[in-house]
Amino acid sequence: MNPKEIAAQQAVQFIEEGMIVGLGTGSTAYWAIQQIGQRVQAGLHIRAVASSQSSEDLAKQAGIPMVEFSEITSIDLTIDGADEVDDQLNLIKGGGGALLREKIIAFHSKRFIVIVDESKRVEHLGRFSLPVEIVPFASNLTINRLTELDCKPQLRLDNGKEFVTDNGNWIVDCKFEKILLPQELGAQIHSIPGVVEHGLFVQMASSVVVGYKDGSTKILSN
Ligand SMILES: O=C(CO)[C@H](O)[C@H](O)COP(=O)(O)O
Repeated sequence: MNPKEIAAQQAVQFIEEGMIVGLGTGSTAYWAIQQIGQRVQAGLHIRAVASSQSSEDLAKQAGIPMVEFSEITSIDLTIDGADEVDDQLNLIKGGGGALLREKIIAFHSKRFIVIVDESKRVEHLGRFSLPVEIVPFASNLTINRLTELDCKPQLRLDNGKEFVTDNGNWIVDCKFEKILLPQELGAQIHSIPGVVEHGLFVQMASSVVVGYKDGSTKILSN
């Protein structure tokens, strides 16, 4: 069985009747959405919010009832993937370009469960380039300032054109050597006007479900 699917299968067991559920984005979150859909078909009553247009489309196809953000005040449980997870359960997210909506949803969630396969575990964040969402206006100036933080920034392209997020912004993928102080780095990135959000999720995950190739899972909690 696919380790992403196994991790998702374990995480969806935490969903209870009546919950408002946050849906992540990406190839691991895909499995969670499919399995939540199956539980809904089997009689579970929940309502969901999605972190991207693509996940909302998948959720609707899976028969999951969606709710407007204007109708809720908090989210009971969110399940989402990640690009990297360190030993303190800090994350890099945004490989799929949905980091802003993902962070908003995670922030307002009572529980934020991250699902990954074993390849995402790292000692220190930074092997994966850190996605940073920026506004297109004066983007070269914003990108120059990111360079000053000792990273190699690369504007994300899609078929030769700027990749555009669901929010109409662009993504810069910033390659750092090693991210030893993610909280501090996040604050420095945030201080640059033009930056909308970055993909460092520091101390946000309630737990991480890791799926392994041998079919086992491990739950990591702080
Ligand atoms: O942050 C994300 C999207 O913005 C994803 O959760 C992250 O990129 C992991 O994706 P995948 O499960 O496909 O490896």
